[in-house]
Amino acid sequence: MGGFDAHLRRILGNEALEKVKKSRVLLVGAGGIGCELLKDLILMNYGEIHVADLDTIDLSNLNRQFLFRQKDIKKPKSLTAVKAVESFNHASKLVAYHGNITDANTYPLDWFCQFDTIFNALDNLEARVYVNRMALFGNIPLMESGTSGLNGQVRPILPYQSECFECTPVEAPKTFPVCTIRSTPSKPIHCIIWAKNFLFSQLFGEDGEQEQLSAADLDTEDDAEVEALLKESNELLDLKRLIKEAGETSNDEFVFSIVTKIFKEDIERLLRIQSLWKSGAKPEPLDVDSTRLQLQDVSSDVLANDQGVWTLIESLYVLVDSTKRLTKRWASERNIPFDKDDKDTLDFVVAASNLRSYCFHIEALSRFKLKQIAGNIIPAVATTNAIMAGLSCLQSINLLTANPFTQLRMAFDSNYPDRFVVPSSLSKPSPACGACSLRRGVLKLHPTSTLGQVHDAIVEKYKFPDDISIIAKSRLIYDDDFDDNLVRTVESLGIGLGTTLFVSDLDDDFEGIALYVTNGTGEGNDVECATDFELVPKREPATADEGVDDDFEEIVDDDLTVIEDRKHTLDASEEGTPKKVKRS
Ligand SMILES: Nc1ncnc2c1ncn2[C@@H]1O[C@H](COP(=O)(O)OP(=O)(O)OP(=O)(O)O)[C@@H](O)[C@H]1O
Ligand SMILES: [Zn+2]
Repeated sequence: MGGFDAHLRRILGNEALEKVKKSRVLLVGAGGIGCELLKDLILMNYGEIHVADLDTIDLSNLNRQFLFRQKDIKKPKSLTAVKAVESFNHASKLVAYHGNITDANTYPLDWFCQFDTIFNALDNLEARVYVNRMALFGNIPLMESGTSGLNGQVRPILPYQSECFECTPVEAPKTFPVCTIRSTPSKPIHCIIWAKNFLFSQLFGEDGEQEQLSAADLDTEDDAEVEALLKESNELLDLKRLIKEAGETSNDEFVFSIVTKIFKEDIERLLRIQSLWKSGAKPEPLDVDSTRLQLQDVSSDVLANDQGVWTLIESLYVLVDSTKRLTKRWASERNIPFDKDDKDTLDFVVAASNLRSYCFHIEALSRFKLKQIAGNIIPAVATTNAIMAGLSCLQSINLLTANPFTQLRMAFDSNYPDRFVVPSSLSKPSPACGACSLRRGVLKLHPTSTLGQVHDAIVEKYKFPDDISIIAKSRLIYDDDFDDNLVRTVESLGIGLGTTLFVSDLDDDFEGIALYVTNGTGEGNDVECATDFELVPKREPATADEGVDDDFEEIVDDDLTVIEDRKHTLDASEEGTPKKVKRS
């Protein structure tokens, strides 16, 4: 028996603890949040904890995935995590799976359905969406969590009762107008995007893949600016030719032709467009001749300087050096993608970005800092993972109460200095949600069942009007005017384990339904609709925001306020709306 029983009994009470001990839960992901969650779930005495992860352990995981050690590198995360907690003197039964959770053959819906609760500790959108759909099909509560640096959130999902993972749109990555990037940068990020997405890919990307800009792409009404930018692009194609011709030679001249065009002539051209510089400082073209003369004073040690900010001359030195390295490589590789861990590509982007920053009077950055931005690296913070995992686990207790919808709380990181997380009541599902506005269920069939049997079973079980349409794999396989398939077996129609059938009535009186196909268990060809629910009459077309209850809880719950200065409790009006950002 585990050693935590007495404490837990005092905290949770007899009834809740007994339920926890009987619960079988799935933990998806044994990374940063997953390791924390596994420990928490064990400390809570969950009866069975099944852990799935597709990955093996990397050196870079060790700083925060505390169940892993150096000797574990290259071993599967799930198996290693389960082994690591053996010494915890726990009572939970632990099962590990090394595999991809989205593999329907290995982990079909039936497999998901054995669990009382699913805990997500994932790092990507695709897997999160997949598990969300499985939770909807199986009507299984899902504790979704995610962190990004110091930000984090926990979102309990009660299928069809509360917002699902897909009810709120995922935040689109930040974008900038082309003219800001190309003509009037004002921040380091503008120069980094220019160096990485424009200059680098134009020069070292695949031949013929170069961006052909049209006036419409440029987001500016200024004719002179459009003309300048189009000319700049055409000339860049000429520079690409220089790189091709230079090939294996170590001649510096072609590099200075590139530098002169990009950091002198293009900027002089922009300066001639008066309208761009009415407000704000004018850029300064690079004095290539004089800076070139100073290059001899630069030591090659600069190439090893990761943390310091390179001077203008040092940046030019690294640009010349990395351009020569990349040009040599291009002769054989013919396409060099930017990779933050490829030193040649990183050096080029850091040097080019910083040189542009110097020309536009913008702060230059160290290679270390710039690598994080260019590589979209947000450092994972062990504490944030621990807090969010803890909240996810604590909140899961509310699933065992009589009315989880009112008891459960989401948790979001807060913008306030004296409070780390804020809670929020669950919102109702969005009627516009493509995932949960459809009722979802399980359809059990055999390869030899006919589509006619499927049709009859669905109409009978869900009391559909006779006129329905059935779509599988984006193909209409049945409707009133197209009944040829009724006599065919599902196997011959390509319907099998993991296929989703979308069913709707032709009069559009009811919301459509989605049925996940699993293998039938009974004798013969029987088709069984295994999930009970009633059809929902069609609602008025909804907007994306409709149904999302923004009336967040104004009072801070004790169990969610992890770091709170109680002497300075925020007034509800000060609190603002918790962020509803999904991370991928
Ligand atoms: N489809 C999937 N099936 C199973 N496990 C998955 C799937 N997708 C992602 N995972 C796992 O989810 C975990 C997420 O953990 P985490 O965010 O800490 O990522 P990481 O890869 O360990 O670290 P980082 O990305 O920060 O280097 C990873 O261990 C990853 O292997
Ligand atoms: Zn939804």
